[in-house]
Amino acid sequence: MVLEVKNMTKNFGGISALTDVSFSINEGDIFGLIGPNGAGKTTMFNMITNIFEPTSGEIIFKGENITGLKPFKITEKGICRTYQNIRLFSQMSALNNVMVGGHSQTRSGVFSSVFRTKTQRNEEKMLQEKAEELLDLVGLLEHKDTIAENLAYGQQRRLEIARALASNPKLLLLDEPAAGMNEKETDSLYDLIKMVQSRGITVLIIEHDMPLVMKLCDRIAVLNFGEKLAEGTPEEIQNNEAVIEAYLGKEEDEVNA
Ligand SMILES: Nc1ncnc2c1ncn2[C@@H]1O[C@H](COP(=O)(O)OP(=O)(O)OP(=O)(O)O)[C@@H](O)[C@H]1O
Repeated sequence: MVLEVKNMTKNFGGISALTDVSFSINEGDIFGLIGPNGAGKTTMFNMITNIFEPTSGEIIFKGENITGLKPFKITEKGICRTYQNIRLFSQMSALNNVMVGGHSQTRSGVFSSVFRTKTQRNEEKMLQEKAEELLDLVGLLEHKDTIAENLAYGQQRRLEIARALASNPKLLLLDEPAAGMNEKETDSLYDLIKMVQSRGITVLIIEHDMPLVMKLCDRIAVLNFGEKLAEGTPEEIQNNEAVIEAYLGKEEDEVNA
C-alpha cells in the first residue's frame, strides 16, 4: 500500500467538504478520484499535500503517518502534484520550469547560485540533464527554450507533469490534467500517464473525462457531497447503481438534453 487515507473529514466553516472518507492505493496503480463538481476531490488533494489541515483523519504514506507535515516535507517524502489551473512560471523557458521542480532534490537550492561552487555547478548540470530527459519523456524536448506561456495549452499541461516528475515522486497527484484538452491531446496524455506508471510511479488522478478515467484507472473512488459513494474497478464503478444515479446518469441526461 502506498497511500492510505483514513477517515478524512474537512469542514470549512459550516461546509462539510469531506466526511469520513477512507481509501487506499496499491503501489504502481493508477487510482481515479471522481465525482460531480464540489464533491470534495480537490479538497482531498489539499489534505494529502497538507495545503489545509484536516478537521480529523490521517494520511499514511508508505507506512508513515504524514498528517500535518509541512507541504515541502511531503514533497521530499515523494508526493508531488499538479493543479487544476496551470501554475507554471509563464515567463520562464520550458527547461527552467522543469529545473525549478528538481531543485527540491539538490542541496544548494534555487537561490544560492550567486557564489557558484564546483558542487553547485555539477548539481546544475545534473539538473539540466534530468530536465532534458523529462522534457523528452513528455515530448517537449524540441521546445525546451520556448517561454512557457507560448506553448500550446496541451503542451503546458504536459510541462506541468514534467515539472512534477523532476522531484522524483513515488506518488503523483494529477488534478484534472485533461481539462481543456482536445481529443488528440487527451490521447497523448493517456500514453504519458501510462508511461509514468511504467516507471514505477503510483498515480492518483482527479478527472472529469469519463472515457479517459475508465480506460486509464486500475481502481476508482467516487465522491459525492463529500462522502465516498463507491470504490472499485472501472467496470464495478460503471455498473454501480448509486454511481449511475448520482453521477454518470446525471451526466448522460445532460448529454441527452
Ligand atoms: N478553501 C475553501 N474555503 C471554503 N470552502 C471550500 C474551500 N475549498 C473548497 N471548499 C468547498 O468545499 C467543497 C468541495 O470543493 P472541492 O473544490 O474540493 O470540490 P471538487 O470535487 O474538487 O470540485 P470540482 O470538480 O468543481 O473541482 C465545495 O463546497 C467548496 O465550495
